[in-house]
Amino acid sequence: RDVENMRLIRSLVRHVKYFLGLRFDVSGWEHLQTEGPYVIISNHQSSLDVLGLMEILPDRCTMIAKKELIYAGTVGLICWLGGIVFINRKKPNDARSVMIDASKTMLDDKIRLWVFPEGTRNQTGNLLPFKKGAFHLAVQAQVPIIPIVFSSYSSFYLRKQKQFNSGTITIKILPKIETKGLTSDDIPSLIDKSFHLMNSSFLSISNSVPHSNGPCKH
Ligand SMILES: CCCCCCCC/C=C\CCCCCCCC(=O)SCCNC(=O)CCNC(=O)[C@H](O)C(C)(C)COP(=O)(O)OP(=O)(O)OC[C@H]1O[C@@H](n2cnc3c(N)ncnc32)[C@H](O)[C@@H]1OP(=O)(O)O
Ligand SMILES: CCCCCCCC/C=C\CCCCCCCC(=O)OC[C@@H](O)COP(=O)(O)O
Repeated sequence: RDVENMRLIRSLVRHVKYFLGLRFDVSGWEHLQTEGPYVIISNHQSSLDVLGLMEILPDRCTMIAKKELIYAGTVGLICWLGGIVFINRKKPNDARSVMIDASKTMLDDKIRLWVFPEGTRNQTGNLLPFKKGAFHLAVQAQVPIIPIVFSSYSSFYLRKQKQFNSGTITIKILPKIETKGLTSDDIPSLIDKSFHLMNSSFLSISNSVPHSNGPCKH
């Protein structure tokens, strides 16, 4: 169990896109060129996000995930080996203390953490209101937040209708948001700022997805 295992996991998972006929169009690489720990936040539409995540995953970066994933067979084992931090969403107090510990581990072990602040998968066409843990994490560790947005999958993947076509996913890495000097009082405005940046970016990249061979919702 070590964050370094993510290098191998990343290089293996990166091949899956070829089987699914998916392409990634990434912009903003330069925003990931930040030294030291940071918190990445991104929108969460489906387990397909794992492919986009592995496409751009920086070194020494692992994720916060729901603890149910540990029991998901091989996937659970891989997650455990990759040093994923598991939280129990049914016990928010426990989840919070795990994340408070993580803010220390991040600094001690120079680890970056990827959090899905919506807290659940969402394909409503807008981002869900953000949970607060990712922002507490960044403020407690005094590290920057890097927002990342994946364009809507709805043009090629409709879960309910069981439709899946090849398509291109646009990934936009946004400029980092500094948290140095911020305290817990600043969290509401930090969330507000991050949410609006990401939601507007999500809407703009989702409308301009260039290729899709499948049915179009919009
Ligand atoms: C061939 C195939 C091979 C396959 C191989 C596969 C390999 C795969 C490998 C790798 C893939 C990995 C992929 C992983 C993906 C996983 C994704 C997921 O699992 S998404 C679900 C879990 N994620 C979250 O839930 C987000 C984190 N959640 C939070 O941060 C929440 O905030 C949480 C749980 C900590 C608390 O949630 P609350 O529901 O209670 O709501 P709140 O409003 O956010 O917080 C309540 C109060 O607690 C305070 N609070 C929250 N966090 C705090 C903290 N850290 N410190 C102090 N106060 C805190 C807040 O300020 C708030 O209080 P006031 O309203 O402000 O008074
Ligand atoms: C036609 C099939 C399209 C799907 C293809 C999926 C291919 C993905 C390839 C490898 C990824 C497998 C790793 C799965 C990790 C899943 C993480 C995940 O998404 O957990 C759900 C959790 O975050 C939120 O849970 P809820 O939405 O609250 O419950």
